[in-house]
Amino acid sequence: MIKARSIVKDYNGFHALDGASFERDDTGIFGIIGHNGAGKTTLLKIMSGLIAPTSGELEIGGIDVIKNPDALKERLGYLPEESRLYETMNVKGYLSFFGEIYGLSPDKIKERSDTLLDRLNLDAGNKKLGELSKGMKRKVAIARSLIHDPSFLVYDEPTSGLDPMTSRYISEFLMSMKKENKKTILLSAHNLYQVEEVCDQIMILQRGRIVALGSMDELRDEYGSISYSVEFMADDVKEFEECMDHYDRVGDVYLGTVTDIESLNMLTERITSSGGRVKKIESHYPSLEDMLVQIGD
Ligand SMILES: Nc1ncnc2c1ncn2[C@@H]1O[C@H](COP(=O)(O)OP(=O)(O)OP(=O)(O)O)[C@@H](O)[C@H]1O
Repeated sequence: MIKARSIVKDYNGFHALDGASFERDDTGIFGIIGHNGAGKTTLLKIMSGLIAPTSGELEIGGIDVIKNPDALKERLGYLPEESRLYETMNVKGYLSFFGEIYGLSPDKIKERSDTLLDRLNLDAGNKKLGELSKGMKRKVAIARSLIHDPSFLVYDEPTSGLDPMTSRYISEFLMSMKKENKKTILLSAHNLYQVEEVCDQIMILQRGRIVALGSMDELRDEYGSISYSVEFMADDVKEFEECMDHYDRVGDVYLGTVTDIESLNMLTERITSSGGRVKKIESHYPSLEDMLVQIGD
């Protein structure tokens, strides 16, 4: 269970977090989104025990993270927004170095490194970290965060700046870890499509405050409304234009939008009764991007 109560973080009087309170089961993938400067990194660092809040209470899996941040370390895999890797080390040397810090035996380090590099599809040979591509470096940082097999992962922008293929690979990797290893994953991302796809729960932060929290379905219920687009042909659109929120014409075809099912039924009935023809109806669910735009910054 994650329990956060009235978390405030001030930087010289500026509220980076302004009383964040929430409770969640510590299972699944939990995404934190919000505009630049909303407080995502600050919240992730507090939840990792890396910085202390100015005030508030935080308990993760029975650990009081504020009073006893060190108790979380063994269970925590933290991926910062930008990881500084030791440029002159090779991948295996780097993972061994961190494995030793966590007190793993050489055999265990080898087993964990081999598994992780295989799962992440990362074969860097003997290249030095400074010679790797951005995507490979991100995978190394992810492997490092997992070397001690932690159960609680905090990932700040795991796929930022990566190409779509590598991002997709990492998304799938996160989903498989959740499923197979029952890990709890907390992540922040600007890639809203990725958040929609992988996260079970989503928090929207706005200027240090939580403005929404729930599953994608719950957020849609609260912030979005479904809309329907109707592609049709008709001789005289004036007869039913009041049924639509708006419409456009492209050649012989009209594209009308309505936002409730009654209007949709009325529109299709009037199109057909006036001799027109409905070609296609599509429903559109609001995306996280639509919601963020609606919430504003
Ligand atoms: N060490 C610091 N000293 C002063 N202000 C800080 C510090 N760290 C963060 N802030 C401020 O706190 C606010 C929240 O920053 P934070 O990095 O948590 O936002 P974010 O949502 O992660 O942003 P981004 O999406 O751009 O990474 C910002 O206004 C930032 O300037």
